[in-house]
Amino acid sequence: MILSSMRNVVFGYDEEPVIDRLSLDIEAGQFIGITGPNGAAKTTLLKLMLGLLRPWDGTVELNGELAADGKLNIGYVPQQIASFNTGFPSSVIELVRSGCYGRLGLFRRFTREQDELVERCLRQVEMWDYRNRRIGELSGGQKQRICIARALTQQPQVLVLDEPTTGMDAASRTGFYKLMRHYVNAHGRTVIMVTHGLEEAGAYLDSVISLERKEKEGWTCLVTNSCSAHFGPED
Ligand SMILES: Nc1ncnc2c1ncn2[C@@H]1O[C@H](COP(=O)(O)OP(=O)(O)OP(=O)(O)O)[C@@H](O)[C@H]1O
Repeated sequence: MILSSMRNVVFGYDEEPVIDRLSLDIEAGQFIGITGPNGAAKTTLLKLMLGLLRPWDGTVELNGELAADGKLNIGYVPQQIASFNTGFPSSVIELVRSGCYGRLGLFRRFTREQDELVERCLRQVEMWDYRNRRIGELSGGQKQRICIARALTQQPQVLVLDEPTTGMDAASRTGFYKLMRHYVNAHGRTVIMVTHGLEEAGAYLDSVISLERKEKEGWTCLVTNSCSAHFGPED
């Protein structure tokens, strides 16, 4: 099943486009990497896919609907979100519970179902045993897992992570990729991750979208495995 489909998408922030006539299909139920050097428009591509940016031209569809209509439930963990300082005044479980606030009723009480959901999300990222720790006491990798647990409380169909392993050591990065692989396999959900570390992450991914610069031709986009994409007008 195609989850996201971009056709002839053009987008820029100023006068020049940073994405120029990109067409791309993404399959549901996969662990997908987006890679490329700094400034290759990886984050921009993510935001277009999510409907957070509107293309100048072309179309972006999610689950067969225009992305800007916002019908798909997406968990988005932006870049550097896990950089809480050591004095961050919250415990792990409080932060993850705050992901449910939008769903609380008039009296803002947690139901047993919500408590169970929070526990499930913390277990999914293997952080349940840390639930009473202060956020500031955690390592970078642990903070990232907590941010993901918080996003999972929305039970998203798609989890989108922008450079989630920044600041993690090699063992934590591998542990993180395994965890996400298991999440995709066990729940049939889609995870899209911007990463610089393809040599490490590649073994865990189903598909890779590589944004690369070609001499004279500007940016180009290569997609390996089951995704397909190209720059340039549709045939
Ligand atoms: N809000 C903005 N306003 C103006 N230009 C922007 C904005 N955001 C990004 N850009 C420019 O668009 C281009 C693509 O940026 P983007 O952040 O998508 O790249 P990236 O591949 O995610 O980079 P990085 O790996 O450094 O995070 C860059 O040239 C960047 O300077």
